[in-house]
Amino acid sequence: MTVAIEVKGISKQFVLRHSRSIKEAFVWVVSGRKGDLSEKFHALKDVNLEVRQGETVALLGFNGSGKSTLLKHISGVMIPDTGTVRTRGRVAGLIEVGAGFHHDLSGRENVYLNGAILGMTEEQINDRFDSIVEFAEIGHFIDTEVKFYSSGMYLRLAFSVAVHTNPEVFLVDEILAVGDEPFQRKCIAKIQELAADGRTLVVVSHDLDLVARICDRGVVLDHGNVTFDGPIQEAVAKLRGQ
Ligand SMILES: Nc1ncnc2c1ncn2[C@@H]1O[C@H](COP(=O)(O)OP(=O)(O)OP(=O)(O)O)[C@@H](O)[C@H]1O
Repeated sequence: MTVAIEVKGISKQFVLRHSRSIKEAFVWVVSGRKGDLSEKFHALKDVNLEVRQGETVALLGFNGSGKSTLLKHISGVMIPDTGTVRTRGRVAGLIEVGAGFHHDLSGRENVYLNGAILGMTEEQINDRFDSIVEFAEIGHFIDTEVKFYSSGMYLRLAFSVAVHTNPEVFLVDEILAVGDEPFQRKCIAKIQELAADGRTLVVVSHDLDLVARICDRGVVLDHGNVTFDGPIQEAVAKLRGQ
């Protein structure tokens, strides 16, 4: 089967932000700037992941284990220090609510802006506009500037635009949590519809019952390492310490 996502040996380091005293900085400078004043840590360490077209994968792990960082690498918003990430087909998703939205523009204008960022032509957006607004249930707020939207309204519009791009690879971070229950149900149904249609899905969530319903495969991360990759029930059991 065709490979949709190929992550090969990626590592990512971030700087641990410690404030340093002027004295420490001075000593560091006069001692010839030896060593690194800023401490670094690995958010991802030599991560390998191959996802075939049509697979539904959950990235699981405790807080800070590297799930969102890995998802951002798959979406292309982050570049690894080493290693490569390759994806096949249109990638869309919801990684941060409101990313790609401009606060001073109306919902309508943002549909066009965000749609264009996600690779839709103006004609495609024109054709799908009514359906986007209908799915989002934004109603007459569509002409309001999005800075006046609640976080749930942001999510509705962002989710609706993303699913209407007809993505081959759909990425969803925890954010579904900000929607109200009826909208969450609608999003989950839509995600399941995409999966049934053979789209590739990668979901980050702490809601283990939810991911067990949506996904077939679970990848568990711990301190930036993949510690388990297999059937979702086994991944969930591992996380629950069973
Ligand atoms: N831009 C950044 N700069 C510095 N550190 C970062 C950055 N992004 C993430 N980190 C750090 O990398 C580690 C992994 O973060 P990440 O958001 O991927 O974890 P996560 O598994 O998604 O956690 P959570 O379940 O809490 O959402 C954390 O320690 C986090 O503080």
